[in-house]
Amino acid sequence: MTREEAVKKIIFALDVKTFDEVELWAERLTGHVGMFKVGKQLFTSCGPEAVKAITKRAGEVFLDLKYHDIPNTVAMATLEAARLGAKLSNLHALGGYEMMATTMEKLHQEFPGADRPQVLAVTILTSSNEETLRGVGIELPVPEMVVKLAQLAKKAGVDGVVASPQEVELIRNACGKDFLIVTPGVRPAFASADDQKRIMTPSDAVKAGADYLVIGRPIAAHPDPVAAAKLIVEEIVNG
Ligand SMILES: O=C(O)c1cc(=O)[nH]c(=O)n1[C@@H]1O[C@H](COP(=O)(O)O)[C@@H](O)[C@H]1O
Repeated sequence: MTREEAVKKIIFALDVKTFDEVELWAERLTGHVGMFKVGKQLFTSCGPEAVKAITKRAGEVFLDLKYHDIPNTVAMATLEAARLGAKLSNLHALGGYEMMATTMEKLHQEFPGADRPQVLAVTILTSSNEETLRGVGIELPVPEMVVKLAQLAKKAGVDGVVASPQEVELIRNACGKDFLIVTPGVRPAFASADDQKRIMTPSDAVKAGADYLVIGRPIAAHPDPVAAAKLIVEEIVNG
């Protein structure tokens, strides 16, 4: 894999709260990561302007608001994310088949072209383990639950899933090569696990078949964030 291909795989989690920080990180990391993820913290503090600030700099955005609501509400929110210019947005697969299928149907109606914005279904969060699932009444083992949700998302026409790198191979086998797999819970050897429970290194995640890796704190909390991003790219290329 070339350096350019490895850079394109990295989505930087822009988990910050001000426009100044958005500008700072966009300036620092453009060319070292392929996309910026705007999540709940930044969107709650700065709103859609945060997405516009990045797209104005020609950066691509994954709008990570993990919608989970009645089908019409999720479909309408996803349309707004797409109109805003987000290349990727997401919803919770646990919202069910109708919620996902309705969303994809509306998206196809408004964006009939092949290059339409894409939607990912979050399976089981990378901060969850068996104990977390038991606590909310889910008795299936994590990998089985993840594959079940990925297959449901695929059947509903969703473009791909967000899952731990540990489940990539299982999802790939169950859902095929064209199904997007985006993996947070990525931790290079130099970083701490933080609140992530199902983790893997960047090169192992790519080797397993992940299309994109979402990485935040291993870059953001490093004393030299650009060096951290370069190390991750190097690890992927060498892996
Ligand atoms: O949808 C996500 O992006 C997501 C899903 C998931 O299962 N786990 C997960 O960590 N994320 C997001 O991915 C990012 C991971 O950040 P770091 O743990 O700092 O690398 C955070 O912004 C999370 O909100």
